[in-house]
Amino acid sequence: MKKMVAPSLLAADFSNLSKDIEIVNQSEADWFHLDIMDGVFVPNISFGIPVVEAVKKHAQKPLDVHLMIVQPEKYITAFRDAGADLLNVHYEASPHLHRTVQEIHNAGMKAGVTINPHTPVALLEDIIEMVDLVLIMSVNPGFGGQKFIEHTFHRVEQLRNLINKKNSKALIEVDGGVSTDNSAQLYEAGADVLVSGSFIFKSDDPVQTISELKK
Ligand SMILES: O=C(CO)[C@H](O)[C@H](O)COP(=O)(O)O
Repeated sequence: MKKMVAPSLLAADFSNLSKDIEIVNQSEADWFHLDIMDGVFVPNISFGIPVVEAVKKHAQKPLDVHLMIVQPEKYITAFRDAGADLLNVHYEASPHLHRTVQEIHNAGMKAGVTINPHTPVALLEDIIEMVDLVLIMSVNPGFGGQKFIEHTFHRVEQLRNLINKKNSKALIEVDGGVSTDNSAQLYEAGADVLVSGSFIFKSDDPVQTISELKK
């Protein structure tokens, strides 16, 4: 497994975002994770395209953008132009997922598919060879600072088995309630990338916390 970390800016200080971006730049983090919420697909609104553009100006690492929005296919080129390197769309919001993944690739980005905690991993069987990443939500999406759902370990193992069976190159990413209480077990179950927000940005030393999450 790769043991990558993608700090979620949802937990950053929005009144001083460039300071937290610099912390991630200086750390061992691999990507920036940006959570886009529309108040329809999830019961919360976060930030949108202008903030992604602003982050891109300062970020020295790839932008992993997680769209928690309805009709994500409408905004593929807009997020590409804003600076997304990897675009994650929800399985549950994408009735034409195969086409949407193709369009993300055609726009020049890596394509990720995200599944909510109740969505069976097996539903990815016919798309897994096409995608660059699967994001398993380990909380119900919409808010930072929630409790990690323990059943996630089993879901990561199921996904690892599916990826191996299909000879897919997809990375496994996990998001929600991630901390050093579960990071080692997640990597052991087969995760490649861990997203973490509150645990990093509410800690006394975020750079050190990021290093600890990679162990
Ligand atoms: O996608 C998200 C919420 O929908 C956040 O990225 C996720 O919850 C990370 O926050 P935390 O580490 O604080 O749980």
